[in-house]
Amino acid sequence: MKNLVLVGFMGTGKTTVGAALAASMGMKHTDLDDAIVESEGRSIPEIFTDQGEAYFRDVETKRLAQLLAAGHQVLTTGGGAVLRKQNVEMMMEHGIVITLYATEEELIKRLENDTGRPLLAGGVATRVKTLMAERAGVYDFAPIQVDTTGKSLSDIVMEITSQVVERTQDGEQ
Ligand SMILES: Nc1ncnc2c1ncn2[C@@H]1O[C@H](COP(=O)(O)OP(=O)(O)O)[C@@H](O)[C@H]1O
Ligand SMILES: O=C(O)C1=C[C@@H](OP(=O)(O)O)[C@@H](O)[C@H](O)C1
Ligand SMILES: [Mg+2]
Repeated sequence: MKNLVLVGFMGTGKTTVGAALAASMGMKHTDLDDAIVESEGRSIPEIFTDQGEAYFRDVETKRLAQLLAAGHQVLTTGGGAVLRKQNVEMMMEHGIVITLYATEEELIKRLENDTGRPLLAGGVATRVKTLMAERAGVYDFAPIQVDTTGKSLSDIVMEITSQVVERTQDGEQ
């Protein structure tokens, strides 16, 4: 089985769903942001403040390549990991990519009290709206697309699992 790679805008539930999906499929779960925090020894906001977004994106690409090469795991990415074409190509080559999405309203509700996402600093609702517009279409490349709005974790995991099984039976591995 290839890696299962979860992509999507901030707050769509990648990290939460990935852990539940991995547990239900008996696979290892690695979150790319967590792996970066561990190897850098600092939080995501600290990395952005100390060294800037460009530095974070370079580390993100390097760690993504290493984790994809390890294989057979559920890999949850950060919302900006698809912004580099090279990252998207690696994900498509080494994994089955699944996009999670949710309505703008739902994302604002989920993220309104968040302080761990530096790109939302200065006003969650405004930043979500601006970034969603800037990133329109960037998550559309994935063959599996799952709407998480108003759905429970177990329903989302079931929906992903059945779509992955369907694709695997169709000849993808
Ligand atoms: N299906 C869901 N319904 C309601 N809230 C959710 C759902 N999935 C995740 N959340 C909540 O949304 C927030 C962001 O989830 P997270 O897994 O960190 O998203 P991501 O990794 O995509 O940024 C968390 O507070 C999480 O508990
Ligand atoms: O969308 C983005 O650019 C980012 C999303 C975050 O991950 P989540 O999507 O898990 O919140 C994290 O990688 C960083 O704050 C940047
Ligand atoms: Mg996450």
